[in-house]
Amino acid sequence: MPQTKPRDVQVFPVATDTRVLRSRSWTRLRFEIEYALAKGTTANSYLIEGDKTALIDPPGETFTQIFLEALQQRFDVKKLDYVILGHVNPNRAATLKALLEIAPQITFVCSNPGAINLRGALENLDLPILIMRGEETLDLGKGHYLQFIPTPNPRYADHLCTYDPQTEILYSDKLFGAHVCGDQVFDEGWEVYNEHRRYYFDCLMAPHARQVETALDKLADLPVRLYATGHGSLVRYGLIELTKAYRLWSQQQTSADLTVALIYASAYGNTATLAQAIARGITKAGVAVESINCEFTDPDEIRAAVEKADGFIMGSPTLGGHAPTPVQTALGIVLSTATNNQLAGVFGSFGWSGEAVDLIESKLKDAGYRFGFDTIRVKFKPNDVTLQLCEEAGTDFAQALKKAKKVRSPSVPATSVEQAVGRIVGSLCVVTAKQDDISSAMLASWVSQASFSPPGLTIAVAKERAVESLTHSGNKFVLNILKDGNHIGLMKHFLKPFGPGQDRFADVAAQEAENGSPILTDALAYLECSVQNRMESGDHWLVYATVDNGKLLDNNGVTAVHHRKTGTHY
Ligand SMILES: Cc1cc2nc3c(=O)[nH]c(=O)nc-3n(C[C@H](O)[C@H](O)[C@H](O)COP(=O)(O)O)c2cc1C
Repeated sequence: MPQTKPRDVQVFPVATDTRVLRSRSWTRLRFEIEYALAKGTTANSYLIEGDKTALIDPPGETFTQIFLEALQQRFDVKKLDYVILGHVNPNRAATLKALLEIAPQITFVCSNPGAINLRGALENLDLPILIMRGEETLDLGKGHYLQFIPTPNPRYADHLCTYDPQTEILYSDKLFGAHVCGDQVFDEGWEVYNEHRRYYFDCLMAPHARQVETALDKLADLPVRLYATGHGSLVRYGLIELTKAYRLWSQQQTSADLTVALIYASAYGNTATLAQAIARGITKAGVAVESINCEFTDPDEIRAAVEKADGFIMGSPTLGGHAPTPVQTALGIVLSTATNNQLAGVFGSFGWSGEAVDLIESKLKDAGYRFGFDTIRVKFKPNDVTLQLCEEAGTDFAQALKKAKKVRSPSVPATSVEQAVGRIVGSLCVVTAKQDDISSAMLASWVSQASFSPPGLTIAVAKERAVESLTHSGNKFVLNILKDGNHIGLMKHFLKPFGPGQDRFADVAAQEAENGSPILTDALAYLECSVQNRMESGDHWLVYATVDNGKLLDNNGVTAVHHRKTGTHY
């Protein structure tokens, strides 16, 4: 079982004078939406040995010791000249301090915002730092004449890519990564990573797609043969396809009809984690997010984003009984800029009193804005349950916007083609899923057997469904096939709107399947399933799952079948 493997560091040569050191965590790292696929991750560092040596992106503190051991075995760390940082994560401070103890001569290399963060993280204002603004280069000798490309975004304002023309490697840090842990250093057979790479993009990149497009433009002219990513397998075989996909996925965001400005600040990362989950919920419903960390964003930019958005959501921690000053400034901008037909939302993490969220909520309510979800208050760090609530609140917000914008068109009779498509019938079923503390369900009729051996089926899940997040490869669920005659009650129950985080199984007769998901006791039959893979099919995911177990609960019943007038509705 991979989950029980201990953390380790995998070292591998990747090009002339160049090695990767992959610090591997096999289990889910943190309660952050980007790790929800629970496939572990790798923190990739790189060592380039020219006449001078450079270490790129050493890992966080849980790896400090084993990383340094792995490094020492291959290289005399005392001779290290440079440490290059694609972004500065305070979590790396322990490793950086340990490196400095062994090699006090190290010069750091990072972007200008990175230098500010680094001096703070290492509590040393005199740290030798080479600041890379875009024009500067660093010659390590032996042809490793490094170039640097600042690629900032609201989440990583200090993000910096490094390019080595000698090896044609782009050290892309957060760009092009995936949170998946394994033995594969490169991405041969890269299509197996499609789902992870897409999910990683959706969580980390989609909320700042505009900045991703700018980064892609800046990188477009470099002849690159390998993306040396910060996480997951290195991108060699699927490089062209992934680059094209990043362009396409970003364009889908920047050209969306509706946009939400998601404005927040976060001193310790908790409010930022909530923001990411809300953003994920919005983008999965097909509405774009312009993510704004107001600590690093100029007031004019905030104003412009609010002006062009269809809705805005504000998030803040409470510090010393107040909202941080950048949030107060942003609130002033919002109040003077947003019109009353823009939808509003408020969220934040707090410790004990939570005045910041109360203040923002009351000011927005007094100003007459309508809210797209009930204000979200989370004590300290979010967990799985609060993240699910945030994601569902984001989706509700997006759906409310879509509903408000929908121009009521006179009802047009269904075309002959639509009526014909409507003659495809499916069994009425309820998909139920429970993983740890989170659960969800959905009524499904686009269900079909797909294989005999192994027994398998497909279910089409709309991208914006809450249960979608529980139907990734490796996830388990139960397909409850409803019985003709008693299906109406269950159908009505699962069709009604549920609030964010609301328990869909309250007042429903259910028992637990072997895979942990609820079996509806009034169903005709049930199947316990494991998701094998899924295919993007327009506005749905087509989920292919194999059947592990199942039972007919009523020998005499027949399957409830859903007859439709047109193929444009379920
Ligand atoms: C210096 C400091 C002051 C704080 N003051 C308050 C406070 O007055 N009221 C409160 O509810 N929480 C307070 N907290 C707790 C934070 O709001 C809480 O840690 C929150 O998760 C921080 O969110 P963030 O990670 O997004 O910055 C304080 C925390 C610190 C470190």
